[in-house]
Amino acid sequence: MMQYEVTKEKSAEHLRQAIHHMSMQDAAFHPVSYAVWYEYSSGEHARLIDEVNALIEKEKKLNEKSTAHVFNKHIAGIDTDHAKKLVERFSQVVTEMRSSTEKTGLQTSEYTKTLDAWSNEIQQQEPQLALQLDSLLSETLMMTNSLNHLQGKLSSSLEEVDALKNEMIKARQEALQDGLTGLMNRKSFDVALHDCLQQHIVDTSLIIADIDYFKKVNDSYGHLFGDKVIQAVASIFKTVAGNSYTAARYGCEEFVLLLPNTQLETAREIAEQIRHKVAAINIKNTITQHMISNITISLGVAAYQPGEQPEGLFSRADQALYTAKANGRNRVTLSSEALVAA
Ligand SMILES: Nc1nc2c(ncn2[C@@H]2O[C@H](COP(=O)(O)OP(=O)(O)OP(=O)(O)O)[C@@H](O)[C@H]2O)c(=O)[nH]1
Repeated sequence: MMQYEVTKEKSAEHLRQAIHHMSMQDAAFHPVSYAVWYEYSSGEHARLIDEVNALIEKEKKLNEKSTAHVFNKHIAGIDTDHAKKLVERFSQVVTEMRSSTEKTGLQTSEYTKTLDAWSNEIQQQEPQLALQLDSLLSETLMMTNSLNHLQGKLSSSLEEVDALKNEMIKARQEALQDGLTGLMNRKSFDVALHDCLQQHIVDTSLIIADIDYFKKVNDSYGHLFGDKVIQAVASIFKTVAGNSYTAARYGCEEFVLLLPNTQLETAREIAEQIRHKVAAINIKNTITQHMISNITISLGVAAYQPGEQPEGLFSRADQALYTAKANGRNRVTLSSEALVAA
C-alpha cells in the first residue's frame, strides 16, 4: 500500500492537481473529496482511478454521493491509517490556504482603501480618470468579497476536519476495545502480548479464564442476563489488572490477564483471587427478581519460558484451562499440572 514515500516536490504537485480536480466537481471542498482527488492525482491507485474515470464519463462531475462512495470503497475501508493521514494532510492544506487568503485579503483591503482615497482626490481634478478608478474599485471590492467567501468556506472545512479526526480516533479506539465490557479485545491483546514478550520482560505469566457452563446461564436466565454476567466478570478482571497487568475479553465468555514481572506462583494466587471474586458475584434476575449467585470460572495459568513464541505461551495456558474444565471446573490449573494430566 502506498504510504507517502514520494518526494516533497512530487507530493506538492499531486496536491496542486488534487485541488484543481476538486474545484471542478459538484462535491464541496472537504477532506473526503480531497482524499479522493489526492489519491487520483498520485496515479498509484489504479482501481480508484478507473472508478473515478468511469464516474466522470457517466456523470460528468463527482457529487457528494459518488465522492463518498469512492472514498469508502477505495480509501477508508482498506486502510484507516492511510485515510487518517490524508485527512491530516488536508487539514494542513486548509490551514495554509486560509492563512494565505487572510494575508491576500488584508493586502486587498489596504489596496481598496488607497484606491478609495485616490478616487476622491482625482474626482475633483480629473473626472474622466475618476470613472476608470471607480470601476477598478468595484472590481477590487468583488475580489475582496469572493476572498471573504473563500475564507468562510475554509473555516467550515477546518471544523469538518476536526470532526473527522475525532471520529477517526473514536473508530480506532472502538476497533481495539470490546464493546460489551470496555476491556481490550482479542486483537489489541495479541499485540500487547507480542510487545511484552519482545521486550523480554522477566517472569511474564498469562492467565486464560472461561466462565463455566455459560450456555446454561444464557439458557436459564436469557441472553441479556448472560451479558450482565460477562460485564460483572469483566469488571473483576479490570480491578485485578489495575495499572500493573493487562486484561482483555478474548472471546465470548473467555478472559485473559497478562502479568509482566510475575512468577507462576504469584500468578496462581491472582487467578485464585479472581476465581473467588467471580464465585461471590450476585446479580438480580430482573424478570424473577431472584438473586443469582452460582457463577463460577475456570482458569489456566502459564509462565513464559525464554525463547518461547507468544502462541506457545498462549497454548500452554489454554491447555491448563482445558484441564481445569476437564477436572470439574471452578478451579485454577497450572500449565505444569496440565502436562501431567494430559
Ligand atoms: N449473553 C451472551 N452470551 C454469549 C456471548 N458470546 C457468546 N455467548 C454464548 O456463550 C455460550 C458459550 O457456551 P460454550 O462455549 O458451550 O461453553 P459453556 O456453556 O460455558 O461450557 P464450558 O465452557 O464447557 O463450561 C454460548 O451459548 C454462546 O452463545 C455474549 O456476548 N453474550
